[in-house]
Amino acid sequence: MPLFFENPSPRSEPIQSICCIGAGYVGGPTCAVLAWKCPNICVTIVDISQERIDAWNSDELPIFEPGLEEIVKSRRGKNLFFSTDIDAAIIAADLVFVSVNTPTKTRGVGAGYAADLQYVEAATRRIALLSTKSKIIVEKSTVPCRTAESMRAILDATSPRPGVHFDILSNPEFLAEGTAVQDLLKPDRILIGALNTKSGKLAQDRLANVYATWVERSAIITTGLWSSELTKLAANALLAQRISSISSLAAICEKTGAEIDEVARGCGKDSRLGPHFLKAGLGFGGSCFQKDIFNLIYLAETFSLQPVADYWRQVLVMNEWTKASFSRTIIRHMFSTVSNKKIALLGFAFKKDTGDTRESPAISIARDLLVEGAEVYIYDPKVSERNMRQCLGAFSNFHFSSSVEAAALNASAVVVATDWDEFKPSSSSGKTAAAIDWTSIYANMNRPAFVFDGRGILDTAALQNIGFKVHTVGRGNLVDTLS
Ligand SMILES: NC(=O)c1ccc[n+]([C@@H]2O[C@H](COP(=O)([O-])OP(=O)(O)OC[C@H]3O[C@@H](n4cnc5c(N)ncnc54)[C@H](O)[C@@H]3O)[C@@H](O)[C@H]2O)c1
Ligand SMILES: O=c1ccn([C@@H]2O[C@H](COP(=O)(O)OP(=O)(O)O[C@H]3O[C@H](CO)[C@@H](O)[C@H](O)[C@H]3O)[C@@H](O)[C@H]2O)c(=O)[nH]1
Repeated sequence: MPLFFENPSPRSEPIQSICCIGAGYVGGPTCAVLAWKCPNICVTIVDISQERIDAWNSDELPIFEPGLEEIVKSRRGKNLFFSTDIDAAIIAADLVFVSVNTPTKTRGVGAGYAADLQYVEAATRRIALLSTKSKIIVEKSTVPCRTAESMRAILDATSPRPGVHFDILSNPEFLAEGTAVQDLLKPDRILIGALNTKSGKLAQDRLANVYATWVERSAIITTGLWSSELTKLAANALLAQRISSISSLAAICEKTGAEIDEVARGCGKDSRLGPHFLKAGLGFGGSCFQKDIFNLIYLAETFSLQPVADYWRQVLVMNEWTKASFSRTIIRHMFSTVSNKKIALLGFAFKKDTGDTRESPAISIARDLLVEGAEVYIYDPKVSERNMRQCLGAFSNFHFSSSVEAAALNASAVVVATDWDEFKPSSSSGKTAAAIDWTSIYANMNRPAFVFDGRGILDTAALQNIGFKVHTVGRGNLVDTLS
């Protein structure tokens, strides 16, 4: 195991200048909120993508997050800057967040499982090459356990200037998309991992002081470097495991007449279990859960912990089965053929309040239906047709709709794939916006008119009263209706 040398000239003054490498879903919101809360710190978010930086500097931000636009616009040009001049931002910074993407490798050793660390390495090399003063380097990206060791080796081997020293911290991000701003303003915890050295502890304190501007000290947890790196993977694995658990129970509900929301409520009242993350649906999507579990599986296999790897793999197996099973249910109930039938797919984002479609369950559902020859019309309030086309690739024979009504006109079925509030009955959405007029939708659909509620957000009884044949995930109600 390589030795981690003490930084011989640690510094303790407050952080004044921050560079964030990576202007994505994490770098953008995280550092915009930081700039908003710390007006005395100059924050520059840099990226290699000119298109992304231009968007951050425009009226149309590259990502949709409730509350983010106001924050960005209030600080942009004051102490918050978006730039492609990566070198200048690195040189000026006291602290650098590395917030680049860490996707699953698609080729070579560990393909399909290991994290692709090429972007982390490129950013680290750039920091080493350009730094003219000592800096704190912060792993913000989700990385395999002991990545800081590789970063240390790269920094030590490539930094050309004597007297320039780096302290590496792990500060994983726990925000969820769609609630990023709230999560950042009031995080459950801030985790800062450091080496147990004098300079490591000093660096940890300096970053903690930045967060303490708006986060209670009791929520700022300091740990060792490796624990912090692993905690990020562990938290995501545990959350995803809970969704696979509820998906498996939903499948049993569909066969037995039990209702998954009632089961979840009954279980969630147990204070040892808690009520969160028990909503059954189409399994988990998003850029993180699957990737991070693959990462954990790879880590386990690297250490020959095969039962451990198999245990976590099953969480992913269950998730894939959940999506495929929902598609099969649609086809089975529509008399085992959807060929040439118009089907409205409501929602394409992986969850509500984001335009992000990475690993969205809607992609699998759309593909399954298109393969069967259905005429799929997709509507999503925040996802562009271009984005849908990129996601569906070869399956480009879908139709883009600009409203629920247009998607459902003359359709044989409506499928709800994302839990957008605008799809919910007005009483449960908590919004004043007009709810969907299902009576009018029904009047303009083929008979029998089916609704497949993949998110369990609709009023099943009300829809059945109108005349719809309804299948809600985790309920055996269509079987009851048809029998
Ligand atoms: N998306 C989330 O909600 C979320 C939450 C917590 C943690 N994370 C983790 O944070 C990391 C970033 O995720 P994301 O969703 O923001 O990814 P993203 O793809 O949206 O953004 C990453 C950005 O980094 C840029 N980049 C890559 N290499 C670069 C380089 N050398 N120099 C400058 N810019 C470079 C890319 O162009 C891209 O814009 C990942 O490790 C992810 O697992 C994501
Ligand atoms: O009860 C639930 C909760 C979530 N989901 C689904 O699970 C997926 C993930 O949802 P969520 O965790 O809310 O969003 P993410 O933005 O993927 O956030 C997760 O992944 C991030 C990236 O690592 C972490 O920072 C967050 O803490 C972690 O919640 C989505 O498809 C949701 O629809 C359910 O089906 N049922």
